[in-house]
Amino acid sequence: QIGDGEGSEPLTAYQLMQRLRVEWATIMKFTKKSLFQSEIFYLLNLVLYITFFLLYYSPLSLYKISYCSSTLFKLGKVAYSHESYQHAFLWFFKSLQKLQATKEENSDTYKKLLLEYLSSSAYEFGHVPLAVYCARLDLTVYKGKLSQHTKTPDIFTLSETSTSTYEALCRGEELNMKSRRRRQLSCRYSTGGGNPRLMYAPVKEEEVWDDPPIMTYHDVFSEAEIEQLKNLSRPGVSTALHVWLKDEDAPVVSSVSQRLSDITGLGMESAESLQVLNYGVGGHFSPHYDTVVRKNLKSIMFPSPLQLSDVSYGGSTVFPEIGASVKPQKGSVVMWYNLLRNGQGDWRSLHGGCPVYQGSKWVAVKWVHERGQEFRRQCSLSETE
Ligand SMILES: O=C(O)CCC(=O)C(=O)O
Ligand SMILES: [Fe+2]
Repeated sequence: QIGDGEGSEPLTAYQLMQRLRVEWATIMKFTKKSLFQSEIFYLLNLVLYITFFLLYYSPLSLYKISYCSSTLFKLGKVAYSHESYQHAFLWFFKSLQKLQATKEENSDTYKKLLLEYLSSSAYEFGHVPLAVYCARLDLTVYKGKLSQHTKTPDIFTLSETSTSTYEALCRGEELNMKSRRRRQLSCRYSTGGGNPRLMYAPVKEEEVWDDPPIMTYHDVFSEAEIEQLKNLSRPGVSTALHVWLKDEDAPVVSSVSQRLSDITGLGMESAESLQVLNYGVGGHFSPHYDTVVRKNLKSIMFPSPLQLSDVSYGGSTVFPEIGASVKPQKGSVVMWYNLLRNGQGDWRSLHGGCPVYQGSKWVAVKWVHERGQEFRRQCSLSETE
């Protein structure tokens, strides 16, 4: 098992998968199940996914992991084969730096190959001068390409598309909110607007983002409750990656619904069952709109993922449109709205679950529909709110 616990460090998993791929023919002699093969490739892809984007930069130094030049080269080739040329270039560049630092003997052929890959990645990414520099080639080779590009992209800065904002947020890079605005964010003890169940045990409410509001409620669920939820979900998530728990399934599920209603002040009459998701190493949820993914467009009001585990690295929930990021914290609840008060979908609610780098991530999501909240969250006739 590569997803859980000790030894789930991605490089180990990656190498294991590489080995498996090389020795696949031998393995196939012993097994005739073709289904198994697709599962292995699925896992392989997940692991590669994190190794070539999430791991770039910060985690390497964070975990004091030192990859040797040839491993860095391999990671570059993975990115290259996925046509992710900018990432490929950065990996190859690291590999070259490492090679020069270690001054290995007989590294000339290797260095030449590395430079070819660097050149080719730069070329594919559209940075012709750098491609020429790396390959020390005649400019005429790239003439056609030169006329296509008026502006040379900065290959050392990952580009600014919405997926790369997601990636940057997942790498833990700070984005967007100015410190003055950040200082305005506050924490408080909340009684959910005078809810009798919270009067003597108010909940810790933290404002993560102001506009649109994203809230985290801390220490909402106990270890025991979390274990019960996981135990109820385990048989389901091992095959389907997610499972739905109904209030009637167990007392713990209905008390979770009750508490969510208490702290948010929203009614649960029209809410969906509790969805529990489990991600292993490399597991992630690409940026999406819940109102689109969940198909019944516009009726979903807010999701409130309960965090059922601490993930040692990775696994944050991030919002690429606004630059917000929330780390998973066991026992806490994160809440945001997918809809504006006027009932329209809020484009700022685009969000995704980052790849898990180490450990295993459990979340539970509760979708509350706008129907039934008429007296709890005021509607608006404005086009923009
Ligand atoms: O895993 C996460 O952090 C988010 C999950 C999510 O967005 C969803 O289930 O719709
Ligand atoms: Fe979602």
